[in-house]
Amino acid sequence: MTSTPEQLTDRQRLSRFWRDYIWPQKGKLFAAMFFMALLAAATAAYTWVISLIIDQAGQMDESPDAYEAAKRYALIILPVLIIVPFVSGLANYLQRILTNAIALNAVGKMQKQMFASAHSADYAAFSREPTGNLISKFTNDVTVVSNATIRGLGNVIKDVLTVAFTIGAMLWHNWQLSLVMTVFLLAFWPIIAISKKMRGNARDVQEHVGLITSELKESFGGARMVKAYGLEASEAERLGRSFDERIRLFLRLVTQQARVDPILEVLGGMAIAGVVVFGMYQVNAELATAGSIGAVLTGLVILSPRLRALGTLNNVLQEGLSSVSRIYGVIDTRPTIMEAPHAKTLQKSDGHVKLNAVSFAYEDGTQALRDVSIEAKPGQTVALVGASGGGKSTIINLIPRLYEASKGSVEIDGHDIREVTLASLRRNMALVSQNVTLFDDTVAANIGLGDQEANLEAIINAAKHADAHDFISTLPDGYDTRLGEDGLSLSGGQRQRLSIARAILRDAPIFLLDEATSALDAESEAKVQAALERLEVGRTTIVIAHRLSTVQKADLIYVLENGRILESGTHKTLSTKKDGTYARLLALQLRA
Ligand SMILES: Nc1ncnc2c1ncn2[C@@H]1O[C@H](COP(=O)(O)OP(=O)(O)OP(=O)(O)O)[C@@H](O)[C@H]1O
Repeated sequence: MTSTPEQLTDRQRLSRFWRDYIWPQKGKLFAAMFFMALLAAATAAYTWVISLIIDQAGQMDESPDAYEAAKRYALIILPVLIIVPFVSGLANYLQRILTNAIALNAVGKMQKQMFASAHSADYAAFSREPTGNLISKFTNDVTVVSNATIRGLGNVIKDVLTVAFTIGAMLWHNWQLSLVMTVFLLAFWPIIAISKKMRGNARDVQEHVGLITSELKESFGGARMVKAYGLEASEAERLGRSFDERIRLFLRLVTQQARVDPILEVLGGMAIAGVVVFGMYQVNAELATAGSIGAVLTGLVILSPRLRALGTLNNVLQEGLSSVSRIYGVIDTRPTIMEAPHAKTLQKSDGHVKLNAVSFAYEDGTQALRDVSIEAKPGQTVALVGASGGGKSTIINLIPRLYEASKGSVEIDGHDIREVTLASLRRNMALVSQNVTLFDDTVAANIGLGDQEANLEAIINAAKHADAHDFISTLPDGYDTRLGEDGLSLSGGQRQRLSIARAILRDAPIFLLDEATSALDAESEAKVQAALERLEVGRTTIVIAHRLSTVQKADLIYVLENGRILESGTHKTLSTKKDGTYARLLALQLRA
């Protein structure tokens, strides 16, 4: 239903990420690079600070006047000790803000593109992927990408420069001694080997986070069922298993990460020991000053964390790239239900709906409709009835082109719906479903979704027609009352009436109704029914009717089973038909 993007290699993904999200911020990037270079130079300058401190201290012994010597020492050392940390601190502060801004802007842009793509994707995409998984891409994956960007920019520019400047400084101070420290570089190899192993494990951790998000969403979303069926303990056990799995995956990753430090420490210790022994020899043989030994040791201390970070950089980038790839998966998803290149605008429809020999199969191959032909003339009420799984909801989804018929056609006023724009097609319809969707916004805003240009007066008018005005008036802030997530504080009937008000406000000529099966009390049901009848006046209505009592007034009834139309007619003709399915269903419901 929706085309998925082709697989990119790591290098292609990285260059695309760079081109789309980092390079457009080149101003910030160059500024960050400048401050990183300054920071690297200031850090390498510490080798001079240490060498100066040691060598000056050595010379002090030769001066007879201790006070004069201390003053001279202070005059030389203090300005250096103030300037170097100041430059380093300021450069660090600015580069950090800039790299964070670059990373945040990059993922902000990704989130916006992902959201736009996710919503323009085919409706089928939402039933294919658990919502929690999708949400996790907006929260967890973008955080991973943001951290990897900050780390990547910092390591690749700042740390590489710092390493280069520091090695240069060390060679300048004492090149023979600096060569001894090459032992230290050997530490790279085992770290790289470990990094490779960590990569796969990091991916497992990421994927598991998506799974947990899905499970949590499902569990909290179904809180009512969980409580009603006393499933708290089994839910706790189910989620508990996921949390335990997370611990196992994380521990496996951390165990590998933890190997890096001891290896570095041992190799670092060896390098320092080598420097000290060789340095002592140089000083004794008067081949070098004590200050230059201090400078090389300082260089080692500076290099150690940077080299380590560079050694594990690959991991972080891999982790980031695997998240980038999941994000691209959403961004690059192209809907297959698209407008024809010269799609016309469907003007206000007369409400003539026709399905011509429509067949439809879901992605998993379930054949939901076979050769279904249905007609609703302007202003008629057409009811779809039949056993569960017969294909009623599928028909309702085909009319606004949420799904595309695989055979046959759907027509509105004689226009094939594939030939008109999606926006104009859907503008001609209002959908009231048994699952009322309410957003965490005011009552007025929730009704206003029916027509985003409507003013408050029109909204109140719609609410009055839907018999919702009275209960809205008793809410603490009336139409300005916030409903909270999914409007859970309202009763089933009240929620239904808000969704009817929304449909009334839409004032669309075609009304698609998936009648509520959830039991409302008699009074509530009567109100909802009356509101629906008012809504149906002057519109073509296609209703999925679960209770046959509500379809008696329909102009035409279609009885569906296993994706086929078994019979059609009015209540009167069908109920008297001998051995008819409708007559049988009617008898069953009357008996219940
Ligand atoms: N997203 C989907 N993916 C795969 N199969 C689906 C999907 N939605 C529905 N089906 C299948 O398609 C067939 C028709 O389903 P549909 O929901 O249209 O029936 P229905 O008559 O509306 O049923 P009900 O009265 O229970 O709502 C069923 O076999 C159902 O299992």
